[in-house]
Amino acid sequence: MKVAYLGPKGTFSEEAALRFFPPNGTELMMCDGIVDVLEAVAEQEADKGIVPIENAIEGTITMTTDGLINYDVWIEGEAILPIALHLLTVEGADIDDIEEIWSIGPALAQCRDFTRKLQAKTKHFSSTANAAESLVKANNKGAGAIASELAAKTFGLEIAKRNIQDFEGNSTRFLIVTNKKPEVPETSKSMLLITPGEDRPGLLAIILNVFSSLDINLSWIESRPTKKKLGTYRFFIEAQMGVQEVSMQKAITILRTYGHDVRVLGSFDTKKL
Ligand SMILES: O=C(O)C(=O)C[C@]1(C(=O)O)C=C[C@@H](O)C=C1
Repeated sequence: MKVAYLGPKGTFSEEAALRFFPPNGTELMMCDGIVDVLEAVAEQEADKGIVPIENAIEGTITMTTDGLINYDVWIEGEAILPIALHLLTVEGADIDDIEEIWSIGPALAQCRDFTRKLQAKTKHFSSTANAAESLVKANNKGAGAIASELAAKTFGLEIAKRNIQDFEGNSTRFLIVTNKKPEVPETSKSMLLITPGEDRPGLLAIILNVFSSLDINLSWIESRPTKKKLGTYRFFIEAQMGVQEVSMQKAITILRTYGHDVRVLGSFDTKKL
């Protein structure tokens, strides 16, 4: 089984993949970006993929939600990974001389207070480990990378300061996606993408009411712009009920009868890593 994830070596995505998938029979395939992971799965270059969807501090990882809209993949699992972000520097660097902090957007966002106190500028990279690798290549003593302990070891960087995220108890939720949809998944959660038919007062309230009237508990809701007209949205809705349940099927049917487009993105269980 080939599993695609965000590379290079030393990313949190790699850590999640290594902990989630059994070592035997798993071939890991590194991709340059989060969207490339979804593309690799959709185009059957990989059997499965693992992508971050939500962080406890920063919230939704929009590269992933937007990728889920564009690529036809099925969510078959969810895994929660504890996240500790460190400031990595090249040998001989002094933290007081750091003027730039390098990392991927969601990691930079998890350490905003730290970066502001340091009065450093930020520079975006495609992953935490890509920032760490670039720092080694540049041998830049005026910059630091926000990345994991695994990245520090992988690239031989020093940990100048540990646990620099703005809040303790940090974690990121990853989704496991596949291109083979199982027949009737027996699972405890599901995710839908709802594109409303026509805009009218109380539209979102009406949609949410369908779930509450069927006693379906929702655990996550995210709106993303349709990218067609300002102020128009699609909604990601995660329910604490698998799609195999009669109530979920009823909710989907009612929403479609109301004229909304409902795409079932997946049905899955949660695993703590
Ligand atoms: O850059 C990485 O190491 C990743 O795996 C991506 C990512 C993310 O985009 O959220 C995953 C977990 C952490 O929240 C920080 C970075």
